[in-house]
Amino acid sequence: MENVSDQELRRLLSAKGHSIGPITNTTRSIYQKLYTKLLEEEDRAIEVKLGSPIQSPKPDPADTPVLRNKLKRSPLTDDEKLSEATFSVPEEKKKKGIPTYVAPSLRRSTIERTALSKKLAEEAGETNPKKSSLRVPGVRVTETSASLKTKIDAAEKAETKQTRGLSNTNKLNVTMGSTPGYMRATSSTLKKDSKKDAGSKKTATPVTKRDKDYIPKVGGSAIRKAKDTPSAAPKSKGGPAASGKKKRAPWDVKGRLEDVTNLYSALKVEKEDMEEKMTDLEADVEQKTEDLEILKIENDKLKSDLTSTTEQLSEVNMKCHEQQFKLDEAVVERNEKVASYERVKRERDELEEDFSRTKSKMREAENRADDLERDLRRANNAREEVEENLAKSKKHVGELDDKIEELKQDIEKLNTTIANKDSKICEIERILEKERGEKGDVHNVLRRKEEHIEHLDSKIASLEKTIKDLNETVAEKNNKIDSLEGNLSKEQRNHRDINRVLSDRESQICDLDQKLAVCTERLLAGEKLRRKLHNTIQELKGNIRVYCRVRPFLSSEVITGQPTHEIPQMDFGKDNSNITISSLQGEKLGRKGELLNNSFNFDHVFGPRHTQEDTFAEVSGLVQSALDGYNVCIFAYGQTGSGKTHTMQGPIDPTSEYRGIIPRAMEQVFKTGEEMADQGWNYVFTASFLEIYNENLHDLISSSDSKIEIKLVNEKSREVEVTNVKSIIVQNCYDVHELLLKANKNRTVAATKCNERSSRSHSVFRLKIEGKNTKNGDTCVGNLNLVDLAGSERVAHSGSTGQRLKEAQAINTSLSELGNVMMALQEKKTHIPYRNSKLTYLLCNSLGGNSKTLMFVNVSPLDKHTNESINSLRFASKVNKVDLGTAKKNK
Ligand SMILES: Nc1ncnc2c1ncn2[C@@H]1O[C@H](COP(=O)(O)OP(=O)(O)OP(=O)(O)O)[C@@H](O)[C@H]1O
Repeated sequence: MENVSDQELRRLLSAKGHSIGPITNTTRSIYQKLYTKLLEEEDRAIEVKLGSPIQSPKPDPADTPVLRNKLKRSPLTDDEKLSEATFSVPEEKKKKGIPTYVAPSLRRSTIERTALSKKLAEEAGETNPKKSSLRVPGVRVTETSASLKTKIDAAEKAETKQTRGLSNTNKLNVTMGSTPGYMRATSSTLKKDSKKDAGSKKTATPVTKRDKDYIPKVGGSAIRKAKDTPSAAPKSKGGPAASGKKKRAPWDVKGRLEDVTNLYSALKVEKEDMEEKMTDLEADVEQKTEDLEILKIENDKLKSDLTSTTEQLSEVNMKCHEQQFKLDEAVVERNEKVASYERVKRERDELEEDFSRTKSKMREAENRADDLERDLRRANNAREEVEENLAKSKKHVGELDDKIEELKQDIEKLNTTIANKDSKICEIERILEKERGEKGDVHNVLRRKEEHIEHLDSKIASLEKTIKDLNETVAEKNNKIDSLEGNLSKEQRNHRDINRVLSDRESQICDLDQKLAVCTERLLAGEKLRRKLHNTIQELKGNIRVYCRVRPFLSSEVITGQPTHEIPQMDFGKDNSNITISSLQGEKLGRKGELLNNSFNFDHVFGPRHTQEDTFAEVSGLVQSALDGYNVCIFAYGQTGSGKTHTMQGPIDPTSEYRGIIPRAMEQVFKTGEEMADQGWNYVFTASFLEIYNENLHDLISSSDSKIEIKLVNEKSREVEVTNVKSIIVQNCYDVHELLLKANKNRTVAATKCNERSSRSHSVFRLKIEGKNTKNGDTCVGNLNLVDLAGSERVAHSGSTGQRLKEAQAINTSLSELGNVMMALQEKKTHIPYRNSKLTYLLCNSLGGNSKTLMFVNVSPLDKHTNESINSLRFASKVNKVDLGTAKKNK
């Protein structure tokens, strides 16, 4: 349907009786759907009627069910039916590109078919009357060649009889003019029928023709003429009565009788034909009724289709509304975006304005800077001017000095003049005295002279004052210049000193840097050497070491007054490497047993007096090894209550002097990490805490229920990965304290007869140490495993039953597997059964090969535990014999 143009779609739907509105993008698909649906229904109708499915689903828009139903009524031969099933594409449709199928006979309209059949019938009649029974597809031809033949034969017979009658005497006096009324009536009826049939599109039937040919068939010539020359048949129209060709003599009774007989037989044939026609008409009516039914059904279907299409249309309308709504929203959004764009633009403009303002301010500042520079230049010029003025002033002072000298000379001159004048005055006074009274004006002159002298005196005084002031100013300026010059030279001296000191310092720094580089190199080399030596010492001590630790009596275990540190049945050697434990052997009812001394040697034996600090001092070397990139495993083995947890963990309080190996080891790693930072080492410490209970792993620092599994990551290095376990990066002792508190809460503890809070599980504290040296690029990865094993006592002794018994069995199994691994390592077997228990599998890379292992065998001081203690010590001494080979550093 995609190829159908809008115009074509409109035309096709209109052909189906649908009036359609404007075709838009939205409505086009609906119209196309509607049209496709109509075509599908028509196909179905065709399939039903033809009784076989149509191969191609493409319908012909020109085809209609009504037309097909009409066509179906036509009796078809087998060949025609075959041709009906043949599909072809008409040329005009091919040109238009409309995909369709064509059933030509089905599509041919009734009119076309009738016209065709008429033509064929006429052709057949003209060329060969005997072929008038030729069947045209879809055309009902009522006369067959057999019936025509019968009629012709009958006519010939009648002619023969007529001829015979003519030779005989006229027995019957029948004239054509006296043809009975019914005969005439029949003849006229036939004529009417003939006319009617000729007007009808279905009336190319030989019935009319036959009527035309037979009714006038009174004489054999007429019949022969009809038979031999069919074109002559219309000439006999109207029959013998109308044509008046042959008139029998009134005496020709026989002839008349024959005519009547012929007429009778012709009427009989006609009657049969009429009956046949009637039957056809009835069938036609029936078919029409059926068509009407089908049309009604189709009408109903179309109505329902119309309803569904209307619904679809309303849905489409709804969708259109929705789309419109969305469009509106989009428009609003777009407007908002435009507004925001405008806002952003405005802001941008404002920013640009700000920017330009800032730029102009910058320019102003630059201008100001230029001004200041200019001012500075001016100031310098002014300074130079001042200096020049100063020089000028000095010069002026010199000039003034000269003037003062001149004035002094003038004064002296004036004084001499005054003296002269005085003498003159005296003379004049004498003269005046002489002439006093004579000349009064002389007094005035004198007074004026005196006034002039006074004036000159005041002038001299003011000049002297000015000179004095100028002298003072010059002196002041000179002082200032002197002090400034002094300061300047002082500053210059200082500057020179500072420069000297600075260059000294720089050369010193250079020297120090060189020395520092040498020192750092030496330090790194020394650190490497230290590690190597440390490792050598550790190797010399043995990569698997066993320490024995006997705890003191607890206050609840001693009888008042008894010392807690004295254990009668035990003896500790002087070199802290031996323990002898005496036990009674063969003691039975009524018979005293023998006292046997069981002596054991270990790498170190800690007695009841040894403190936690003493114990850790012997362990810290291994902790350092872990920091240096080795796998280290320290585990505590012993019966319940022997002091394993005390040794490994101790009280949770981080300040307690009884804190155990875990907190102390962590303190050491953090401290060393800080110290090593100076040498370029950066460490990351990642901790996890696991528990193995009844051969199941539990995370002690996470409440997650996810199943924890051990996976072997590297077969060669036996590196294992524990899935679904929480790892926390710890940076200080506070982090570790939090972690231990959490783990302590989660740890599975159960009361047994042996110990009030006996741990029935193994706990494994793991610390991964990753180090990287930023100075030389060295890296190292170490693992520190600190394991507190569950009680090793025999099940029978614990008196456990049920769940407790199961727990004890799981513990015993895992511990015996630990023993088996140790034994296999000792015997240097190719297969070490690490996987036999969760404990050995988890610790597989810390037991043997690339690892350093330390086992604490914890022993109870109680006499009643002697046998269990001896068992533990035996197991430990077996382990002590194991040679793990040389440990390798992880990089
Ligand atoms: N060296 C010691 N000095 C003083 N007290 C100790 C020493 N060793 C153990 N204790 C005390 O003995 C008791 C039992 O010790 P601990 O709980 O460590 O035994 P355990 O072997 O870990 O037992 P369990 O197998 O049930 O965990 C504790 O109260 C602990 O404080």
